Amino acid sequence: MIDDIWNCLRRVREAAPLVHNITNFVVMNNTANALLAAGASPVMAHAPEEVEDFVAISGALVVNIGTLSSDWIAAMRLAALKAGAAGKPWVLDPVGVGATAFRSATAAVLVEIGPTVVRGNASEILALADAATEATRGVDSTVSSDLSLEAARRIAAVTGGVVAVTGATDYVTDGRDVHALRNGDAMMGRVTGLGCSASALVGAFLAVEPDPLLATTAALAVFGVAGEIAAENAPGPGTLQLRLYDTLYALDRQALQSRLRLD
Ligand SMILES: Nc1ncnc2c1ncn2[C@@H]1O[C@H](COP(=O)(O)OP(=O)(O)OP(=O)(O)O)[C@@H](O)[C@H]1O
Ligand SMILES: Cc1ncsc1CCO
Ligand SMILES: [Mg+2]
Repeated sequence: MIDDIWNCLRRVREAAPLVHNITNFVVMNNTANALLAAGASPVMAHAPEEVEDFVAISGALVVNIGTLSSDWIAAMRLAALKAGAAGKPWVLDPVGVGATAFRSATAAVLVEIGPTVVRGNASEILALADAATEATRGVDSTVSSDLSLEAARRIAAVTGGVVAVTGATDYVTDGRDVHALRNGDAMMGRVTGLGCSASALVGAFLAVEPDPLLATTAALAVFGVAGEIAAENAPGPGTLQLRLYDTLYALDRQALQSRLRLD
């Protein structure tokens, strides 16, 4: 598995795939920087007039509902439908789903289009599966990722794709197989948008690897290992965020192999 994961990262660095993001105002900059540091090529574009054209020339699409407004929903739908029609992989990050009826309704519409991968924190995955909507309080998770593995499986059964739940342990499932990743660091929760960056990296890896279970596992493995290296001796979240870019940029096979905790 380590060979497969390393090969995914190598191919991202070689191919520099264009990743089209319709994402939130909070994380546009740090998501673009994470993609660049990992070797991909980001574009942030949300005008309904151009999203289909961007999907057509991109290796993958990432749809993130973090700062939703009604104007953006049309663009998200158009882009997701175009990705489906063009056979391009796409990721849904259902930020804060369950917190408001507006977010839940929007996420449901997007899930129905059939994302290749859904990546959320435990509260979001539970809410999305309609298992425990009251567990969502905002955009940060209030429950552990372990509890939402069953919910992830149920979403995968609906989309026919892969679902990832991140937290202290990241789970990735296609509804049958489950990969558990135990890298990362608790301080990662103190930097905004690292979940959004993780989703964007999943997009980059999907652009070079057709198996979504492998692509998602590889992206989260790389992100978790890089985050844990970046957190080492970091005095706080600001340093972690900057070091994370440096670590994604410089990560080598030896560091990945020696640190990876994957079951
Ligand atoms: N307690 C923890 N221990 C180790 N790694 C963690 C922990 N919490 C989060 N992470 C890692 O941080 C990254 C972001 O995941 P998280 O679940 O915090 O996303 P999120 O809640 O969607 O974040 P955001 O909405 O701010 O983007 C993942 O790679 C995850 O593995
Ligand atoms: C803080 C925040 N609010 C809406 S989106 C976002 C970024 C983390 O998801
Ligand atoms: Mg999130």
